[in-house]
Amino acid sequence: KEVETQQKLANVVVLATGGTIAGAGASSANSATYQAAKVGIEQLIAGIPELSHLANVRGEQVMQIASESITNENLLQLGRRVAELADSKDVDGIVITHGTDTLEETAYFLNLVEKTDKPIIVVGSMRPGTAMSADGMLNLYNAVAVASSKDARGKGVLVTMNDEIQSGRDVSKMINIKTEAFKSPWGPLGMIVEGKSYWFRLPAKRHTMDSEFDIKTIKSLPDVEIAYSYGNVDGTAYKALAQSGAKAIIHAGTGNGSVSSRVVPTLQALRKDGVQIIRSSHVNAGGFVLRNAEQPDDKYDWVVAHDLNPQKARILTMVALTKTSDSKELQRMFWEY
Ligand SMILES: NC(=O)C[C@H](N)C(=O)O
Repeated sequence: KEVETQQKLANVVVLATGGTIAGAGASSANSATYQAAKVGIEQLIAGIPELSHLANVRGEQVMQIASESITNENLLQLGRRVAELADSKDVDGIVITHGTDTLEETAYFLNLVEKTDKPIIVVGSMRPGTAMSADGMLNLYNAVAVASSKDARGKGVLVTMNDEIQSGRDVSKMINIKTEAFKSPWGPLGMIVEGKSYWFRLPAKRHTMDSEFDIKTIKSLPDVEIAYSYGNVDGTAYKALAQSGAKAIIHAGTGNGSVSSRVVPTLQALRKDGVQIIRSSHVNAGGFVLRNAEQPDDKYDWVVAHDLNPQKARILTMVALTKTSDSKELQRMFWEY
């Protein structure tokens, strides 16, 4: 009988990368003071015996780091392992445990480069497992539930935090400390209650199977950097980033991705030198930057990030530059992905 149930259940692999979901603090009162990336994946899985009712789950420790320290090399390593597993007939779904600080970047990266319709779920937690009311256990349970469900196929990379199913493209860490940290300006796709998924909307942008990018053909990622804007800003940071080899600079602009009059000449000069300039916005709840609004992008040959925040704009620009160095092509990709 047990063998029969195992055969019917989906096979889910949990790839562990570290983060607070693998964190540990000195006491149960430590919800904010703790060390991330301490607990191994075997221990995390063993801590949730109910997972065995959802799927045949096995874990793999890909790395053990706090996500603020993730490098482009780490991204590629993870992306390649996900692709190998997605190609395997014995794997129905993939879960990635991840720190929350750069979770939105990794989720968007995988959404762009993984050629599969199998569910890929990225999950983290805001409190370490040692804390009172730790959120990691339920978030991981929900991730496995979604990864093992047929309904989740073909919906792009998903994120399960705080009972919600979010699109990996849209979602962002909007607040720290609180467990309702992950929000999308366009709303969640669904909810998970007691291991069952309830869907309400679908992603509209190109992803995974419909993407023109493929992790298998990406050898390395180019240097793309972000410069932050504020009152009294000048061009120093932009120039320094270009000098250190940035192929593109994401302007994390104020408001509509506006550019200070002190910075405009610097960005014009950098573009003439071949550096791509991407205008995005750092407003908190999600920006919306349109071409030739605030600045004459056509005239300066700049690109706008539209609704992508600066860190997501960096991910798309890196991936896009592996295919093209044409600013018009870059702009097309920003509308489509
Ligand atoms: N909540 C977390 O996971 C934060 C942690 N610094 C990380 O991103 O790894």
